[in-house]
Amino acid sequence: MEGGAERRSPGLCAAVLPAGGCGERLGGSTPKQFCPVLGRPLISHTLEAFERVSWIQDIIVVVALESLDLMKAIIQKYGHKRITVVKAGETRHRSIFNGLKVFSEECFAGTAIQKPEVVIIHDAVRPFVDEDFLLKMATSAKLYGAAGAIRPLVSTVIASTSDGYLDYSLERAKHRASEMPQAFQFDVIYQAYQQCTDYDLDFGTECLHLALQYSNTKAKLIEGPPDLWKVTYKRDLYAAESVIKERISDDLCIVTNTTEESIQFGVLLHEKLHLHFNVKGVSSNLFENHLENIFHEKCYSFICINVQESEFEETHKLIDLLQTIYVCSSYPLVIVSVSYDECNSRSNKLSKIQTLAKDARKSNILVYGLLINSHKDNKQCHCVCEGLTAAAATLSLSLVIYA
Ligand SMILES: Nc1ccn([C@@H]2O[C@H](COP(=O)(O)OP(=O)(O)OP(=O)(O)O)[C@@H](O)[C@H]2O)c(=O)n1
Ligand SMILES: O=P(O)(O)OC[C@@H](O)[C@@H](O)[C@@H](O)CO
Repeated sequence: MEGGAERRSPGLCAAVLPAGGCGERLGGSTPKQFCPVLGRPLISHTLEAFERVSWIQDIIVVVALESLDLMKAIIQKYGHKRITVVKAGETRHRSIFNGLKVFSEECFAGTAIQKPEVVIIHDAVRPFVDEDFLLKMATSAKLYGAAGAIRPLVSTVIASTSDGYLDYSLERAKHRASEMPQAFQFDVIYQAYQQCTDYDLDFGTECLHLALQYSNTKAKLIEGPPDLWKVTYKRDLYAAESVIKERISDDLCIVTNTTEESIQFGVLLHEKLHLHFNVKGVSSNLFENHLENIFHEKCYSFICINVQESEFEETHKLIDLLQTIYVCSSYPLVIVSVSYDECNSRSNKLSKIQTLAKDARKSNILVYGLLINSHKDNKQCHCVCEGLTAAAATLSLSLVIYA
């Protein structure tokens, strides 16, 4: 767990992700939470976002009976952890209630699932949620009893008369769109669900309203980032793919090995490239565990600078490491393998990199070779940058340096 998050953890926290809908507005036979986004089910992206938050002990996913096996298969294929699957109800509120019941006295006694102090409720079809905002919501819920994410309205809200004419319109500046995640002290929201009416359960859409109405708890409203939107229509799936592509193509993690020359080269390159990429960090060895943390931050494009005398050993190591960490990456990982261009061994190097690339392709890792002239002055860095910028431009991908 990152030190910062551990210090700021809001105490025992769990998440309930309603995923029991049929996605009628999106159309098609597959419920939208199981539709692929960049080759991976939408719900898997959301689960991955929650799994990156180490202070959330349990993630309860609520799915329809007919999707239970599919959900379990997704959990297994993508190696999701801390997940409990629960059967959905006929409506979203009933599904959420089913998810909360897992923690109730009669349920959790004797199971590994502990009743949380704070529970986060988040639609499984909202894949873009980050740890900082979740922490803000959970901390506010712990303090105020309930917290809700809001976003400015894009369109004005109006009410119509029964015969279809304008009745009144709401002043847009005074109103907000209620989004997810929402967070609650567990007892506040559980009691609300226990006491609400069937009408609430069958026709309601707002958990914050239940907390106010039945637990007399006014939620703290917190404006969230723009990406909290819910996948509802087909276009939202395309938008989700674009957001993910944009996010992974900016990230760059610079890694060098322990030689002074390569660390210095990596730092130099960091200075050159950080204007073009969101550089994640410079590590000094592929095998120190902080690399896992950096990769855990999901970096997907890499440059591997091999020291002069090696036979692309560094690229081999990087590929091996990526294959273990990214068990089922549905978007390609890219490595630009940089090595020194010595005339007497150029053809040998090119054939070696081609073989490497061919093997790596089977694990959805794309490997490209970049030869730079070998004289050891700071032009080296300039050459690499020029080559990388050219490579990145064509590959529109970011890179990590491993020298
Ligand atoms: N009986 C239901 C209905 C909805 N949901 C979940 O609640 C979230 C938000 O609901 P919504 O966007 O309305 O999903 P659907 O009901 O699937 O969409 P539609 O209304 O278009 O059918 C989704 O993750 C959905 O799977 C649920 O868990 N149980
Ligand atoms: O109404 P739907 O079931 O489509 O989606 C649920 C949304 O209403 C809900 O997620 C937010 O408005 C916050 O309550």
